Amino acid sequence: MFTLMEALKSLAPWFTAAVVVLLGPVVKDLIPTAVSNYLFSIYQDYFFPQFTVINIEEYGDFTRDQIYEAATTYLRKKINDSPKPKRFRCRKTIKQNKPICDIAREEEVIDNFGDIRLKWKLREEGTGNQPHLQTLPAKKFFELTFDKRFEKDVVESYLPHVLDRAEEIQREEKVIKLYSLECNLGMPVTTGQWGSTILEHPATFDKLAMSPKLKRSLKDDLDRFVNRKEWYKKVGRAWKRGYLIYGPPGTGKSTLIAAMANHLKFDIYFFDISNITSDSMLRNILLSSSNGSMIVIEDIDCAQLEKRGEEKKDSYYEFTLSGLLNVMDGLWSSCGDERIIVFTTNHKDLLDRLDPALFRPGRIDMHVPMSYCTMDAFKMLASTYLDVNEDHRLYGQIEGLFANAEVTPAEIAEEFSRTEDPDAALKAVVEVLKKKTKLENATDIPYSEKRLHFSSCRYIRNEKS
Ligand SMILES: Nc1ncnc2c1ncn2[C@@H]1O[C@H](COP(=O)(O)OP(=O)(O)OP(=O)(O)O)[C@@H](O)[C@H]1O
Repeated sequence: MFTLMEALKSLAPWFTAAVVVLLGPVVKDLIPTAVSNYLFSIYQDYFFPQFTVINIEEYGDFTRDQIYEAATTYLRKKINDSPKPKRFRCRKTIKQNKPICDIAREEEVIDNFGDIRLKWKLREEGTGNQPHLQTLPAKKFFELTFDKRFEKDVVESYLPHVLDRAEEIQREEKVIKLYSLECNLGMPVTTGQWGSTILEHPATFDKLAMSPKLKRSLKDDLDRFVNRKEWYKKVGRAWKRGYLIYGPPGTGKSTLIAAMANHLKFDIYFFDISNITSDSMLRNILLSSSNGSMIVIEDIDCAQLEKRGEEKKDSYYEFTLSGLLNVMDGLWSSCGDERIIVFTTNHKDLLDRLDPALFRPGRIDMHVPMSYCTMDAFKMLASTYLDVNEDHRLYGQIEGLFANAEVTPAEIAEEFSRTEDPDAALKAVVEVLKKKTKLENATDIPYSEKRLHFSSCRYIRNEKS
């Protein structure tokens, strides 16, 4: 529909001609030239704006252009959130839960940024009728048109805004992936090629049963880390952070890793250190991990990592501690991407045999103990599994039993999964705790059988025995 302003604009050329013919000589005598030129330029800018067109091409120097990619994401969100253009294209893969709609070729999307009105159009330039070029793919680019007066604002403020917003959207929409050497079906682990699957682990910090204080400080630490890109650059440090998560089996180490990945929207690269046969294999697999990822090395206590200077030259395992440290310092320092490394162990006491250099700040920045169930953690699990949010009459008894028996959150979770009746579930926990208390107090059972500290160092131990 024609607005009043558009109607006036369409009459403007006729109006201008009339003014020039009728009033031109009078105006020339009455108004100084400089003033009349100024007024005329305002009039012209308003009714006959001059446009600037910026072309943003898909490829520059053989790599996909960052602004083009950001614009695709930014406009996708625009057309999903606002009235869509007449034509757009949608696609969906089996793993996506909703269709993704993109701007179609030759279609326009209007955006407003402060006082600036911008028009985006996706164009494609074919190879025309030049037969020698016809095998080349068509060149795609965005045409961004706006009032010439805003050139500086568009380049200095609007385009950076598009880049920032696209990064935010990508983070929000990111599908988290779990990479593993074992996932690479059909390929032997020793090729060092990652296979991946979508991580659909529902763990979140809210549902995690652990000390509330520790949980808060870990969450704050992660948030501070991801928001400090400029700080790391300023102080000349690699943008990486290391965590050591330790605790007995079933205390939630893997659940915590999934919660960290979900919180940061980081991919997880998981590998069993006993599959790494050489430093070069380690370097290659770490180099092929992406930015914004968490590298998880489980059961570090099982690693064949001799202390520096004590490496055996003839060892089958050419993978050494120095190799690991070199990769952690060298590789990550040079690529400038944000990375987190997480080591886990069930036996922190066994780490003494590893070089302390591995655990100094800068390599491992935070130690995270995961413990047997405490009363706070127990209440959290009762709230998650059974919706018990008030104090329960059995809580006093359970707290008393916790003083003499060690039970993991996994064992409690298992009891809570058996029934939805809170009274029955809590009674079952009381029974488990009583049994454990008897076991702990019994004198005729060897210590090793009292604790189910089964070793996770499967490969190494078996090999040695
Ligand atoms: N702290 C916890 N908070 C919530 N759930 C937990 C916690 N610890 C364990 N669980 C529950 O127990 C299950 C097993 O826990 P998880 O695999 O995370 O333990 P783990 O310490 O990594 O064990 P392992 O050392 O044997 O790998 C989880 O799927 C989860 O349901």
